[in-house]
Amino acid sequence: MNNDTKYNDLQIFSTIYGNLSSMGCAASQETDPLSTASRIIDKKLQQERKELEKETAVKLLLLGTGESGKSTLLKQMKIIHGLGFTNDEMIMYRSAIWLNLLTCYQNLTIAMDNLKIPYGFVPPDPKDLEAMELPEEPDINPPSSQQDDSNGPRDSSLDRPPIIKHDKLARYAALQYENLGGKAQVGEVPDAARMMKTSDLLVSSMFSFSNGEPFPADRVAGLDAIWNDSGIQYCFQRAAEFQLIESCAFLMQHRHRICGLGYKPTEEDILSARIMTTSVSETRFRIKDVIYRVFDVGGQKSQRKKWAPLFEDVDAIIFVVAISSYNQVCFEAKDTNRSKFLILYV
Ligand SMILES: Nc1nc2c(ncn2[C@@H]2O[C@H](COP(=O)(O)OP(=O)(O)OP(=O)(O)O)[C@@H](O)[C@H]2O)c(=O)[nH]1
Ligand SMILES: [Mg+2]
Repeated sequence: MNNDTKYNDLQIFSTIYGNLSSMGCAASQETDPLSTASRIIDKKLQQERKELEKETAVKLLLLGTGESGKSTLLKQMKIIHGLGFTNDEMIMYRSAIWLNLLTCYQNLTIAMDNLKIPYGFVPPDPKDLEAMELPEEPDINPPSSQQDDSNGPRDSSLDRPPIIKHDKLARYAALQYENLGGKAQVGEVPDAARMMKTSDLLVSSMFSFSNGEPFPADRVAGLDAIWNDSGIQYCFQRAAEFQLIESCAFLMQHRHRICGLGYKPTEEDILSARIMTTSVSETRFRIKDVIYRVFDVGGQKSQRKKWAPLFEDVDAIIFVVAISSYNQVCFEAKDTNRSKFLILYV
């Protein structure tokens, strides 16, 4: 038996097709092909069931909040236990990586305005900053607007976003931004930023990449201009204040390779790719005599109702937590701390 014992529709179809051909079954013959196919499927399922009964099968659930790393853990299991990635998966991850990269730039440039950081912003010397007199900033926390759909005990302090007050450096940056008329500086970087903000370009880029065209040179130059900007770098340091994927820095560092002609994702690239899970998947591994049935689920609030049926006959649960989420807010509820789920329920 293969390591991955799960039969997909294509495998079942080709098995049936192969068996029908070898048995000489054709539409013109007396045997009804549909009932033959049904018998073959039943036999196959019976065989599978028998094999599973003979061996120890462990049902393992991967649970945790959105972007905590469940699917990344599953990818690591696939790499470690030699299942690897199919060609279709490689193509899917390549597109995801391109999209992740462009989305990082887009989110960073949008955050520049939201956090009031001018392009080219250089943090002053800490001593100089200490000596400055800056106006106090009102509490920037929005009121808790979203009702939690969970039934757990409420702790109102956890409803607050993690940032209570901007530090002096953030207020200094905002002052600089206001001094520029509430707009980013003129020049090459904002132009590049404007270009990257246009979602039409983002989408059109995706199509041309899928067709095998190289990443346009002006787009790569735009990416360089943005990532090398000191204001963007300061914005990146404040990534907990907006939504930015965890692997942003890795993707940025490797942007020229990723945007290069004939790009093929490495295992490390695939581990860095972020695709939100919206359906339950089962992957089977054999480690020595034990078969592991690993179930990966979506961790966003909207996905959690799909968890309940999976608890039947479960042997083990791995609850995945991202250490970096301690000061981040949920993707789906911008005023809820990402660790809140963990604090209340684990
Ligand atoms: N820097 C860093 N990034 C990590 C690590 N583990 C995971 N990531 C990244 O964190 C993100 C985790 O995303 P997923 O694995 O898709 O998270 P998930 O829990 O499956 O999320 P949902 O499918 O939305 O429930 C990916 O972008 C990973 O590349 C790590 O150890 N270090
Ligand atoms: Mg996932």
